[in-house]
Amino acid sequence: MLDMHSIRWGFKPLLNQVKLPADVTDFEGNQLSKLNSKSGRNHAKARLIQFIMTSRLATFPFVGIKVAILEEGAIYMTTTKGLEGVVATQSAISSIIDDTLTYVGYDIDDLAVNASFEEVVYLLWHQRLPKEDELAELKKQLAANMAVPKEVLESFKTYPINDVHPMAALRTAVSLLGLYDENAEDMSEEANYGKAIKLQAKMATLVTAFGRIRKGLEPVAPKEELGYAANFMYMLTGEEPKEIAVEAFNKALVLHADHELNASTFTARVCVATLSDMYSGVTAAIGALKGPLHGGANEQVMKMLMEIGSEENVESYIREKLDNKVKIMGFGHRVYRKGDPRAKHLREMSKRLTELRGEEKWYNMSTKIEEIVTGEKNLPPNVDFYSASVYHSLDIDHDLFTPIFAVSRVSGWIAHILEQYANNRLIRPRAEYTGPGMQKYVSIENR
Ligand SMILES: CC(=O)SCCNC(=O)CCNC(=O)[C@H](O)C(C)(C)COP(=O)(O)OP(=O)(O)OC[C@H]1O[C@@H](n2cnc3c(N)ncnc32)[C@H](O)[C@@H]1OP(=O)(O)O
Ligand SMILES: O=C([O-])CC(=O)C(=O)O
Repeated sequence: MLDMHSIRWGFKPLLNQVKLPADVTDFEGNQLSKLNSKSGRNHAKARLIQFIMTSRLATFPFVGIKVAILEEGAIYMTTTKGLEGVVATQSAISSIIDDTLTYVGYDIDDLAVNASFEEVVYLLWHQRLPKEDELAELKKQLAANMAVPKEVLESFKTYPINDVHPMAALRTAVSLLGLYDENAEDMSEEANYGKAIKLQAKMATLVTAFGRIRKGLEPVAPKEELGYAANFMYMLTGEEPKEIAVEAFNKALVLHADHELNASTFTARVCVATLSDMYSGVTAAIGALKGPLHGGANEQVMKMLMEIGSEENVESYIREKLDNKVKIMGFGHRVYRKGDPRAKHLREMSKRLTELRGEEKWYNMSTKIEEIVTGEKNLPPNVDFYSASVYHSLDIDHDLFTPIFAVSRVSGWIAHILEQYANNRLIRPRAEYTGPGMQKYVSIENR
């Protein structure tokens, strides 16, 4: 039993070996390693060990942990604002170590250049690359499941379609999709894999159909012989895309597919850890991705580029924002310090596509912004920065940029949802109470 008594006495020799790191502090910033009494220090260590063991965190990094000593001997863990630095789960899907991103151990630089999006989907869901027949089967299943129930498409026409953001429409449509899946509540492995295929396939149709219906155009049915990236562009425009467009779009899908425990993936895991269904998990994740501090930033980057308008205006626009402490969208990251490894691939794609269209100004403005923000604030661009000029160059409506992020990231959400189901425990942290002390109820006439 993992009670404090057994940890303190049973692990006594261990306690002598454990060092309380300097950054384990109480709320006043006092280092617990400097607690006067040995018994106090041992108690702090025991609480740390108990916390680690009951959290099943094998490798909890003893950094940035704050603890509150709320009553004599009782130490409560808390963390930095926004859970920065907290390791909240274990996962074998993707990792960010020393600013290197890998999917199942494959460097993103390798995958961005070599992999198709479908291969990446398979990799994330099965933790290995597919063989030829397995890839062919996945492609077949995706193409066969792209059609969405007509009730869902018809429902778009009932939205205030010109006023709603496509991310809000997608959030509702995915939820609605669940109502038309007879296996939505079936939690068997087989049914969950079926839902994974359906969600991955139908998200592309939902986004492209919404993009067309709001312009008064009919949705375009997918072509079985096209891959996922090409089919998306075909369903959006009604024309088979050029090779360079497919290459760019496939690369963008690969780069956005998964990213460890980002906000939307965490949201999906929290949701399904209650043993809720996959449609609920993905709907919740879409809500989290929508915000401009996360996936919504790519649309905001394009808005900024349009506002700036030309290269000459970059310097004054950006400096004015920085002087007023306004965040520049597409820069900064919670985890990367030296830079987001995905950005260089999108930068290169942005250069090629803008040149091809004779619209180099978007790329030139972007590099100038990067120079200033990196120079002034030491903040490198993230995945959202150059994806904006890439999607713009592919003639995609700006408010579809974030839904496209979702079309790719649903592959990662699903991988994490399946991983959560496979080794589930309810995710339920604690809050440090900061409200008033005990109060007595006062009847309404006496308040
Ligand atoms: C796919 C993705 O989700 S990638 C991220 C997409 N989001 C964006 O691009 C939005 C812009 N960037 C940001 O808001 C942040 O950098 C985040 C949300 C990505 C990371 O946030 P956090 O780790 O919480 O950093 P936080 O917001 O606390 O910023 C730390 C400091 O850097 C500054 N900073 C961070 N990002 C930026 C930025 N883009 N522009 C200007 N200053 C910034 C903050 O103002 C803050 O400064 P201060 O300490 O002087 O107050
Ligand atoms: O990891 C994050 O916090 C955000 C991000 O870059 C992503 O989700 O791709």
